[in-house]
Amino acid sequence: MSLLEVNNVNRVLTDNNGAQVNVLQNINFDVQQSEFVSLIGPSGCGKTTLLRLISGLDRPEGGTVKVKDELVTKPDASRGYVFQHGSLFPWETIRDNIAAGLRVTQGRHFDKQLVDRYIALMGLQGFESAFPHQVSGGMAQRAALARSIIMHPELLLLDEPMGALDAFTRADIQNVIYRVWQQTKTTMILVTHDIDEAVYLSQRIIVMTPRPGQIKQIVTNPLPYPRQRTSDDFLKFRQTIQDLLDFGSHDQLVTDSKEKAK
Ligand SMILES: Nc1ncnc2c1ncn2[C@@H]1O[C@H](COP(=O)(O)OP(=O)(O)OP(=O)(O)O)[C@@H](O)[C@H]1O
Repeated sequence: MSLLEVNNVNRVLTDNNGAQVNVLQNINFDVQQSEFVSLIGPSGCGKTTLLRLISGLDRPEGGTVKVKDELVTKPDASRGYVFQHGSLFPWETIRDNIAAGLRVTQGRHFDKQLVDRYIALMGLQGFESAFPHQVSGGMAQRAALARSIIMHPELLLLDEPMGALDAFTRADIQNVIYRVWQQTKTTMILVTHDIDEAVYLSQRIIVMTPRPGQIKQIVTNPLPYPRQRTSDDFLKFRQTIQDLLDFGSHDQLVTDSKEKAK
């Protein structure tokens, strides 16, 4: 049995002019336990919309999302969600942010040693008492990851967690995510615009196209871990994904120009 099953999912939303928009159309895929899968595609193809359906924040107009054969109907602590901007509580220290979920589930006597272990795992020693605005964007994202991972979610949903970071910090957080995935074997689904990131981390890449948001192709990554970003095989596979995305945008450009010509 797959951990996650997305079957014939459609999402219809109303735009500012009151028109119905098919944001997602006929989405089908499975994710296995401990798998790392990326969703990649141009802006507006519905990646975040899909992640929100998997988390249970929203419900699809058609089709089903199931985790362990159970219909997803609302958010659940077994599914962690990390946002682009981490969304740490600004009034709490890094330590308190990381412990936030544990305080809810375990109460005042939560496992403080576990918090220490995650502070160490994320390389945040020395910054435990700092507030989010006093640490770098990369450190804040490490803390946000720790806050989710410490709850041992069976599925971790990562919504462009590196999107707002500079290239150097991005690579650093990618390595943190890779290490955490290797050590915990948590199933992860990553939304990204970044082909290198998807190729570096994922076992399978779901390439999406916009208007309506659809799956163009699901590609298995043949590269063994750990991956070398500059190896010939890496660059070759990267090009495969690039070609799929370029083809999509070419289609889109042709459609756009036809629409303009009308
Ligand atoms: N609440 C909403 N009401 C109406 N339309 C929406 C709503 N939320 C999203 N959309 C539209 O749905 C489409 C998909 O949005 P979504 O944010 O899922 O795309 P995305 O692939 O994650 O984009 P990006 O990479 O820019 O974050 C977009 O065209 C967006 O304008």
